[in-house]
Amino acid sequence: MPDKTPKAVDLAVIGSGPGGYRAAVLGALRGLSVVIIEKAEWGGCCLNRGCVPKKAWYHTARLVASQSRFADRGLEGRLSARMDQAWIHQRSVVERIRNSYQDYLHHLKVATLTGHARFQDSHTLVVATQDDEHTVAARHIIIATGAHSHVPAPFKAVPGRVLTSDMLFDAPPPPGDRVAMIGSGVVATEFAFIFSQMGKEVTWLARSAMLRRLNFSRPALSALRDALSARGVTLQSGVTFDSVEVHDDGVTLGLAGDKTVTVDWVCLGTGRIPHTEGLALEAAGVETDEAGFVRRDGHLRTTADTVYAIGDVASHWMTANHALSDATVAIQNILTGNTRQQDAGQVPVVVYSALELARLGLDEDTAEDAGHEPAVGFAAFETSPCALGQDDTAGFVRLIADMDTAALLGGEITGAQAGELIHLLSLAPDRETALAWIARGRFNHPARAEEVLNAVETLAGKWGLRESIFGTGICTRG
Ligand SMILES: Cc1cc2nc3c(=O)[nH]c(=O)nc-3n(C[C@H](O)[C@H](O)[C@H](O)COP(=O)(O)OP(=O)(O)OC[C@H]3O[C@@H](n4cnc5c(N)ncnc54)[C@H](O)[C@@H]3O)c2cc1C
Ligand SMILES: NC(=O)c1ccc[n+]([C@@H]2O[C@H](COP(=O)([O-])OP(=O)(O)OC[C@H]3O[C@@H](n4cnc5c(N)ncnc54)[C@H](O)[C@@H]3O)[C@@H](O)[C@H]2O)c1
Repeated sequence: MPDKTPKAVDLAVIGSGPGGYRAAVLGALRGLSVVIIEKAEWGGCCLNRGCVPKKAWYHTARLVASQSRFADRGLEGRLSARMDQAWIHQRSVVERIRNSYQDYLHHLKVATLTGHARFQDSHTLVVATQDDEHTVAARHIIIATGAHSHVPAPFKAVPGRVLTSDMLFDAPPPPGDRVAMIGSGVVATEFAFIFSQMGKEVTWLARSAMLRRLNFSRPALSALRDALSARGVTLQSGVTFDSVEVHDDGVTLGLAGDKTVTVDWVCLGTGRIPHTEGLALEAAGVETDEAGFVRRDGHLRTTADTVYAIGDVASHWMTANHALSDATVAIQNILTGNTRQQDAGQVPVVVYSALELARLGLDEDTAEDAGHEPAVGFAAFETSPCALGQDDTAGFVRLIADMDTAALLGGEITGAQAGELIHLLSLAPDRETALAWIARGRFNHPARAEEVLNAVETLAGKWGLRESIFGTGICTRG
């Protein structure tokens, strides 16, 4: 064991993705002695093969896409992106962030150990490093081991030809512009757009409809479909894959009905599987469910009292946002004896594609199912002074409130910067007072965020929620 690694700690964290990293940082900031163990690249999926490099590419894709509005503004010239250079660029971004993460852990005196962790019992981990095996005892252990790509038959991962999203970032992109994007979840919806703006000819094929799992409203999905098709990107859903033949010139996909599609390479966005291999969970009494996720209660505690599970390994949401929020909840519960329940539905979900879609909480249907009478507040960016000045007026804000209590039940924001604007909803002090909190807020003008305020005001005006939102001081004319 490296000299600085203690043999006994308050908290041991397995995995250094957003969940594990955040748990280690928060634990240390709040006075716990912490060790964090990572078997591969520090930073996990999110930093090395997920959110961070994807967001760098997404920005490039947005820049390229924005040129459709150049002429009206008197801008001249043509932008095109080179994917090989974009790959080098994301690498440098990732490396910079990885270094800063590691520096911060050292600054906080978090012990770091590179190796594969497994349970000996519910208080003890055995860590196999490159040269040795070490035992670490901990009062509490957090499992944050993430997930890995799912490759369904008849696909097989083949470097340079049939790539999972992990492989996309592990080696420079393969040559060839004809790309088949497989799947209709978040990965496929984001990369179909990104590839299209990087000069690829994208054939997008999937079994099911776009983003079926994520409860976005019909208007949001329809706005995204319109934005994608304006870029020439269309999903062919209802596709069954019979065969995949890799040959010298590319890949031929055999589809049901004797159809074939030949491309230079294929990218799979076909889901992720929780990563528990080699952890020896049974030695600690930690159970998994039928889908392989670690079982946990509302406090994020596993079936072993001293062990918590956070992020992709335990949550079907599988977003960094959920992993980060889980870390906050787990650390709070470790320090206070399980006082905080996780409410995963209130964590924002964001899709970065031809349009950004962001949402949290309940939609109208789930609100009704939960016994609420939902009221909808709406504002569109088409009249936003900021959006008009940016020539980027697609999208809207939709807020779902409870007619009786004016509590904010959920919200959806579609359009440029939706992933930033959703913070106005997720940061509100509580659901009950969120609308009044926004109505009292101080806004910059002109800004896209003003449309959130406008949506709150439509709830006040149209649905008779004036008093709950504005408080006293309402003038009632007879
Ligand atoms: C292409 C792509 C784009 C994405 N974009 C976004 C986005 O924009 N926004 C968003 O919110 N989410 C995004 N996600 C999802 C996000 O990356 C994950 O939800 C997030 O990384 C999960 O974090 P985690 O901490 O649970 O696990 P991970 O980030 O997967 O980290 C787990 C770590 O544990 C380590 N580990 C596993 N087993 C052991 C062991 N036995 N011993 C030691 N270490 C171990 C692994 O090596 C890994 O480093 C994206 C995912 C993909 C694939
Ligand atoms: N912005 C974000 O927050 C973000 C971005 C990317 C990924 N992620 C997360 O990463 C995880 C993985 O994303 P994803 O899009 O790969 O998964 P997903 O579960 O969202 O979608 C999986 C897709 O694969 C298809 N599929 C599964 N098995 C198949 C089979 N046998 N044949 C044909 N198609 C099949 C499904 O129909 C679906 O379209 C998700 O949980 C997602 O939340 C989040």
